[in-house]
Amino acid sequence: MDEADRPQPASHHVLPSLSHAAATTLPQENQFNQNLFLQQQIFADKSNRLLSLIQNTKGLLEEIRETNATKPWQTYYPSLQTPQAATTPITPASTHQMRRSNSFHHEDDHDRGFPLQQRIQRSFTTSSASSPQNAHAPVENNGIGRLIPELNVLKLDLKVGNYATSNDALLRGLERNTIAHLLDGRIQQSVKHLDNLYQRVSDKSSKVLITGDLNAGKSTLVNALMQRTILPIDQQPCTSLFCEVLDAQENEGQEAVHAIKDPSVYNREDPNTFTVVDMRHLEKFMNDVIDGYEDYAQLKVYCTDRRLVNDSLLHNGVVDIALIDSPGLNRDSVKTTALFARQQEIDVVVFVVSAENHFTLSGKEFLWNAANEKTHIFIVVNRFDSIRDKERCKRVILDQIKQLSAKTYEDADELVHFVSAGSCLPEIIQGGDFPADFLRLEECLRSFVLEKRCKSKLAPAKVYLENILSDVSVLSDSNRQMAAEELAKVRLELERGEPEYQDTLCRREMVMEKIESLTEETCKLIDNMTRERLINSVDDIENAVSTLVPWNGLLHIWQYSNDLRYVMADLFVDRVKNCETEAREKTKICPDPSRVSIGKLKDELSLDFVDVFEVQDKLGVASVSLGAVTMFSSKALGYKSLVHSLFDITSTVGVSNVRKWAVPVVTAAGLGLLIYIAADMKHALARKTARKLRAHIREGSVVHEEAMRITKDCRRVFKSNAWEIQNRFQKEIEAHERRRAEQEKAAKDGERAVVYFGKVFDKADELARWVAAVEVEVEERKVKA
Ligand SMILES: Nc1nc2c(ncn2[C@@H]2O[C@H](COP(=O)(O)OP(=O)(O)OP(=O)(O)O)[C@@H](O)[C@H]2O)c(=O)[nH]1
Repeated sequence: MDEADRPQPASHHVLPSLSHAAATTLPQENQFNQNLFLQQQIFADKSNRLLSLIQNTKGLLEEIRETNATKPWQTYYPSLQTPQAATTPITPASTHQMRRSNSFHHEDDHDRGFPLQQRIQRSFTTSSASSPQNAHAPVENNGIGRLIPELNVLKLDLKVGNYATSNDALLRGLERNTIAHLLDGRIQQSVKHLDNLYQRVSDKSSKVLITGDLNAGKSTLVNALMQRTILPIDQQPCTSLFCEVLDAQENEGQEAVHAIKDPSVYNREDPNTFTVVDMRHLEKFMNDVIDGYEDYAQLKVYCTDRRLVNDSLLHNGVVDIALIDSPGLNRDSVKTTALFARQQEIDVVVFVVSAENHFTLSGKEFLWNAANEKTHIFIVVNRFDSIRDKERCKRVILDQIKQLSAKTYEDADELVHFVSAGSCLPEIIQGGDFPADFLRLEECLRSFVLEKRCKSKLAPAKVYLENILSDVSVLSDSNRQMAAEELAKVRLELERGEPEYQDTLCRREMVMEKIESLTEETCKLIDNMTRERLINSVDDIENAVSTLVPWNGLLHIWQYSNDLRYVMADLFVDRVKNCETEAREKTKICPDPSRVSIGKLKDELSLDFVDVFEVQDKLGVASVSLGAVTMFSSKALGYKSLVHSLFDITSTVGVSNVRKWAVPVVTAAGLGLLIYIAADMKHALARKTARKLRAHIREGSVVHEEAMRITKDCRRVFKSNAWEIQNRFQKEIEAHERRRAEQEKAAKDGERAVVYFGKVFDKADELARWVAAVEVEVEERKVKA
């Protein structure tokens, strides 16, 4: 990063003005003050850099939240547990150990110089192997074959006192968007916390929180440090609200106690925001609060410390310090929660533990919570006078500290003190010498708060920034990898889907063409078959009728003729049906009813008398039959035929001869004709009817219509089948196209996500480098023994 690109502090972050305490001592131009002034300058520079980094980190988190809410890619929360780890019940100790072992601020100092990317890489490859502590869970498999460091600040902790079910198992039971929502909540909290850190780093005073279990001796310690009895001390729980002890200089030199109901609106110059309490009646006031007669949240106790700046903690000449005595941790859950919340504005934690009771569960929980930003805790093991086996007590307590705060344990010489504050109260000392262990405690605390002010004031902000930026890197890196994997998967699916899609299109074209040609072929076949069969059916029909229609003699000729017509028509309709059956077998059609009906066809085949007696075609003298024929019936002999016969006979024989031989000839001819008629009538009628049928079939439209009807039905069936097949193809193609559109969208989202998370990762990495460059460790100064 160029110098110009380096995160710049907001314009109002000018060099913080010197503290009230420093300002009042500067005029004495001695070496001590010059050093202090120099320290202030360095501190101001580091503060400004951290303030700028806090703002930039906050901006990054807000951008992630915004993206999470608007972009299609919801931030994925990496799963942390291997199946094996998931089955192991998680205890608070192991959770804590896991978290601490994964935090970058617990890495070797050697690691601090590396950018996040390398540090993550290092944690993937080395940490689990190098440290037995880390072997448990420095990184975990997220179930997709990738190792991911555990989150610190953004970790979603769903456990509510039930350690049998692991947090990860609980997380796995949630929907992805529910997790994204929870994560958004964590990021939001983190943004708020950054605001608090910002306030804290901007604030030129330092706040020292004195906390610990009930009756551990917190108030006693404050009084001993102040060498004044300011706060009430009792075996009964007596501190029920936060008591902030400040230098009276901050209240224009006036000693006073301000009882505050709403600390957020407190203004020392506005009496409406507090109630003044007489310092002598503080104990009674505190009891009233405990008994519920008064409802206050905080006390500000301004008091004068007449000791020299070199000895006094409050009146130290470097920084304005507030000692905050707090209610006992195990007093009640509401107060405990409030205490945790206040940690955000606390620079130094002095944890008072009773040598008799060691660390209780609430004390341990407090320290686990504090570990997110406070690596070093000042621990006062009080009431040491009541312990007989002092060495064993030290060993046990130091062992506990080792588990709870590794960094504190490392500096135990300076940070852990075994004292009896109760024997250092002014009324006990009465002007005598203070015990050496308490003097050393005072010296170390002064050193911790003042000389290591950079560390105590800025380190929490730096540690928090490191943790949150590490979390952002882990999140963005795992999301980038997830997005890249999903993108590759989608691209592969798209690539694989394309030939399948093209194949479906080709298959559709081929099948539809095939159906088309099959339809045409089959229809043509059926059409030809129908026409041919119907046209050729007449011969069969003519042959068939001779056996089907009985001849009952001439007297029943009309009945015979009718039967002939009926049977022929019936046979023809049968032939049509045969054609239908064949077509059905070929196409599974169910044709419309045939328009050829027996009745109608029968009428078409009706014969008149001339049709019946086709003798003139056979004989040239057929007209001789006229007389005989007339015998049969007047119905059989029409007027036209009669005249026709007479004319034929007269013209052939001549009028004179007719009289001579007419009778015998006519008789003989008549007889002959009758015999002939009798013999051939049956066949003549059949032939004639068949001829009519043939003429009807050939000249009429019946065959054409039937063939058309049957093929039309065939075509309809084919079309309906073809439509169904096409429909199936269409559905398949549409499903393909829908899938492809979704995949294309997923690919675009994936591409955007890869770029976006890459940018977030780079930005977090860059910010982390700048955070690492803010050196908050001050040179170690050997405290005099
Ligand atoms: N033996 C012994 N008793 C002590 C010592 N310090 C404090 N005590 C006693 O412990 C009791 C509690 O002391 P406090 O200072 O009120 O303890 P605290 O932690 O402020 O208590 P709360 O504010 O109620 O949580 C008092 O009776 C003190 O006299 C010590 O060093 N040795």
